[in-house]
Amino acid sequence: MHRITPATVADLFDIAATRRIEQAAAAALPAHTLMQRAGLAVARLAMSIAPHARTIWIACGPGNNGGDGFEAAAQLQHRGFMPIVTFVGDEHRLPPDAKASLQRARDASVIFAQKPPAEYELAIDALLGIGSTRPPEGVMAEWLREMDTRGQPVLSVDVPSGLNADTGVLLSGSTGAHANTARFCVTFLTLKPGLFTAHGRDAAGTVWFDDLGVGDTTEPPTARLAGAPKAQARTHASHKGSYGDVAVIGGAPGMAGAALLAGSAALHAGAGRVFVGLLDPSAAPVDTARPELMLRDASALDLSGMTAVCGCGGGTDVRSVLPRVLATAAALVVDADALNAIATDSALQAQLASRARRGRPTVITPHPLEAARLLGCTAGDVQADRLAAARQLASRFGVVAVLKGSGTVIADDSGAPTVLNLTGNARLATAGTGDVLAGMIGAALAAQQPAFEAACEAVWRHGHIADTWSTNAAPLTAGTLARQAPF
Ligand SMILES: NC(=O)C1=CN([C@@H]2O[C@H](COP(=O)(O)OP(=O)(O)OC[C@H]3O[C@@H](n4cnc5c(N)ncnc54)[C@H](OP(=O)(O)O)[C@@H]3O)[C@@H](O)[C@H]2O)[C@@H](O)CC1
Ligand SMILES: Nc1ncnc2c1ncn2[C@@H]1O[C@H](COP(=O)(O)OP(=O)(O)O)[C@@H](O)[C@H]1O
Ligand SMILES: [K+]
Repeated sequence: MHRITPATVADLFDIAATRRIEQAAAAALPAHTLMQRAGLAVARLAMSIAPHARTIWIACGPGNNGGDGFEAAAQLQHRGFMPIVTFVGDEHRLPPDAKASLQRARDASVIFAQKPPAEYELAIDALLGIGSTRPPEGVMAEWLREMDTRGQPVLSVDVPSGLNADTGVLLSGSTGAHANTARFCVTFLTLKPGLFTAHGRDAAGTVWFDDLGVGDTTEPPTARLAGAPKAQARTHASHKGSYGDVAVIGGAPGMAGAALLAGSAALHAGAGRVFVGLLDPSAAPVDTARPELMLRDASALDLSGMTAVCGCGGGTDVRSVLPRVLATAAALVVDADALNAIATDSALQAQLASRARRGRPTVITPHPLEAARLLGCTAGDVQADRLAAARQLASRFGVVAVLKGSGTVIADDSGAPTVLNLTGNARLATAGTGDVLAGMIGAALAAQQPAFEAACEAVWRHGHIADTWSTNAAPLTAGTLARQAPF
């Protein structure tokens, strides 16, 4: 069993693949082996989370997820703990593995109760796993609410109940677990994408993985965790030309800040030279706080040898420069208002898609609403399947698509597994942090990194700054984030 961190490199598998892996493994092992191993893993993790627990409440559901819970109860009882099991379901309709584990719990003299214990130090959620098909209701919903609000740690078995393991959508329609409840999840056989995006990160908390001794699979992964980027050493015999030029195009009247933030991020992330082409004709000719940035009129920049970062604070004015930017930029990051302009203009969409045919690297960085505009759907539709939305954007426009938000998704149209990013947190939920990300990706492209790698690495680093930001430090504004951009 090991803990998943932002540094973890691992394949992710959807429910269908997990079912196939489970079937093949179960067929090769004596009956009930997998569930016994799963239950033991739950018990071990429970003991390490709450070593001094007097009472551990285990809520068991009607399928094999409940079976894992019965098995864990038996194991905890054998080790001198006091598990109290509540069961929702029909004993006679339990699957065979779960039925056997229920018997083992009874044989171990585990206490079964109708209601959750009045006091407990840890709750184990073994209500629903990957077989969850509809929103939990009635007693099940009540117990999940109780776990959410009681303030005691919660350990989810395999998947938090009600979470779609493919998409990270909570079937209960809840907005996520109570933020003050410590959450853990031990997941079996495969890591599932839904644990790491949308509501998955809140619902699962700290994720542990146990392959139940099954080892590697030949199933193709659904997605992957790419881990931490390697530090990029710079050779002595290099100069600013070695790291490329970034040109930020944006900053319509009243919105120069967004373009300057992207420029600052590109600069701190190591771009050789950074130009900021402002769309506001009355903008000041120099940013005295960052004199390294070369401020220009957007229409005066020759982008043919540059990486353009287009759209930050672009307003509606960015529309007029987009045809030239899409046609001439050697490499391109399309963000914010540039994405909104493209969403309403089929000619610009065709131009965006044509860049791939001309071998011009392009990364788009929508948040869910911008993605929805591009796909002609709602932000809710995008959030309902973030991986699918990112892949659709990547294939429709032949670009690398970075779908931002908790568990940022990075997809391209090469057929390579989509990447889910595990850095970042709600400290980034403040205006301008997206502009900083666009600038960081721009710097990586300017340094000639392949687009997919550039996007994955910049997204990881951007989130890592927020993850390692001291709670004692000043608030993490977009400006400070830009200055922390590492290279
Ligand atoms: N077999 C093995 O060796 C191993 C199995 N493993 C474990 O098995 C888990 C998968 O087990 P599973 O397939 O039985 O599905 P599970 O998640 O328990 O739920 C299915 C049941 O719930 C019901 N149900 C669904 N939604 C509901 C709702 N809202 N409210 C109420 N009921 C609802 C559904 O009923 P139905 O939809 O048919 O009416 C069905 O009865 C997996 O996540 C892992 O923990 C691991 O230990 C590895 C080894
Ligand atoms: N709760 C969160 N968890 C992880 N990352 C977040 C969260 N909220 C925001 N972010 C990140 O912050 C950035 C916000 O970008 P965006 O929505 O474009 O903001 P803006 O337009 O103000 O710059 C994205 O990189 C996004 O992934
Ligand atoms: K569960």
